Amino acid sequence: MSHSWGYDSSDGPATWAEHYPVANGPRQSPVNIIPSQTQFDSSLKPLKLQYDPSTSKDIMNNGHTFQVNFLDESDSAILTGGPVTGTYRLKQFHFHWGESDDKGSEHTVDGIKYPCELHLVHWNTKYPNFGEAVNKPDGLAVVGVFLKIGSANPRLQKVLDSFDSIKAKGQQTTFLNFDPKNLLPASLNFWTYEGSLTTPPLYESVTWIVLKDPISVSSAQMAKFRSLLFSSAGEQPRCMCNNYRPPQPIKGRKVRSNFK
Ligand SMILES: CCCCCCc1ccc(S(N)(=O)=O)cc1
Ligand SMILES: [Zn+2]
Repeated sequence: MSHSWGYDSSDGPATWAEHYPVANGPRQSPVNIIPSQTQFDSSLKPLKLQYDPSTSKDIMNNGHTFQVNFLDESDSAILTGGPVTGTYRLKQFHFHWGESDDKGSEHTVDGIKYPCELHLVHWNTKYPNFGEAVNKPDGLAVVGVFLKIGSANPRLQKVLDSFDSIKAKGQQTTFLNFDPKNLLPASLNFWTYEGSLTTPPLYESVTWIVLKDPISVSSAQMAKFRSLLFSSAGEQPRCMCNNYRPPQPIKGRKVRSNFK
């Protein structure tokens, strides 16, 4: 039975090493990205994201975040190029956010926190399935997208409209024909480094691909994220927010960019 963890002082990031000692490992995520210390790598290929929108399945509240799950039995929503070799299949996307607009992202840039960060989770098809890939050093590729406060983002609307049906932990509902490409900024300029899952079990299995440009979200839309609950129906309601791990030590790792 996997140990229960959360984001409070009693079960949050500062306590995770007790049950998940890899929390103090050599390639933990997230990290603070310092652009002046990143290295342009001309050998990095353009990032290719090919998402067939018909592969979205459902949206669920898993008690830590909400996520949209995809059919991953075929190469219909894939990531190729960028820093990876081979083909990675989209499994799910989810978000991390704060209780206020001044924090919430996991990665930071020159110490700057964004109010929210989107993660598109892909697994390496050299392995038979996500469960086999999730703990391998080249098992996952996660695309991180920052959300910045600005005008309301109409492309988030379908996600926000589903929140009433997934307010509490364990609730899920059908979520068809959603194209995650619509959640990407115009530019696919990225930073990349070798890291980990940012939640337990914190496996060091992620090639991180963090997009430089944010997408917009309004303050009112962020307030809707905070209407979700960590708690199950019938329990004392606990606001789902501050579900982010702070930056971890870089431990000598190089962060590369595909742009100057
Ligand atoms: C044995 C099952 C492990 C499921 C791990 C699921 C997971 C996927 C992505 C991320 S994140 N925030 O690094 O993108 C965290 C956790
Ligand atoms: Zn995440």
